[in-house]
Amino acid sequence: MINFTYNSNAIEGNTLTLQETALIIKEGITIDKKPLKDHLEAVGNKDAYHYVEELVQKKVPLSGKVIKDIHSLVLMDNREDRGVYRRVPVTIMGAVHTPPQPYLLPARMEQLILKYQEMSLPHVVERVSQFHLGFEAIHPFIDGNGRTGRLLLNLELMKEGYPPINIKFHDRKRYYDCFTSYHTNGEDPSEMVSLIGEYLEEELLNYVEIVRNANEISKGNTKSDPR
Ligand SMILES: Nc1ncnc2c1ncn2[C@@H]1O[C@H](COP(=O)(O)OP(=O)(O)OP(=O)(O)O)[C@@H](O)[C@H]1O
Repeated sequence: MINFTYNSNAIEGNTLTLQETALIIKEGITIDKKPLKDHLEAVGNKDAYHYVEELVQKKVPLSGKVIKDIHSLVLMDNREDRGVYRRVPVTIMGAVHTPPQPYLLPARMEQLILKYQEMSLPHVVERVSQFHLGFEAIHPFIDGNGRTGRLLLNLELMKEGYPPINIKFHDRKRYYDCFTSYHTNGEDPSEMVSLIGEYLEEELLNYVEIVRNANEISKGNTKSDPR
């Protein structure tokens, strides 16, 4: 959760390091000379992550309410805009795509959710990739679309029994290129599918390694890495 919070917030310009994020979240310590906004974003993301875990446990289906509730926690530093669709047009910096006008948002979000629920694509990675691209294309909120979108991605992966993924700050150029590729290649999601698939594979291999080491330890073979 700390790693995810650090990376997801750093992608959006938060200046906290991984260690600073851990101090704020685990110890409740403030960091000298770092903006209050950065602290609130760390705490907001942590709260939203825990909420996502609750939704996973209860297997709550994706809905407009769930999306707004997650956004409301993410945007803890902005009372006015928390959990409400934007009332003004927005652009995405460096993007070829322009998100829809505000009056279209309720209908476009309803369509997105319905399309996702009825999607017949065989693998969850394909389904969540399509949803993530569609959600970010709509950009329903004035702020927090990137952070909320990555939490929704993990919500859906975890509900299907997969571990959450952690798109890294240092990989942000490739992540952004996936959106550009989608919008310039007739909404072809394959770049995003590859990115999310690779991240998921990395997480699954980590889990396999942990289980293997635990087995070794239980067999009394303490030479293995005791992680
Ligand atoms: N070309 C693109 N087309 C659509 N979405 C994109 C594109 N490039 C990036 N994105 C998505 O938009 C997010 C950033 O958009 P923006 O800077 O408007 O975010 P925001 O609404 O301020 O969200 P946050 O506060 O989480 O940064 C990225 O993290 C990514 O998910």
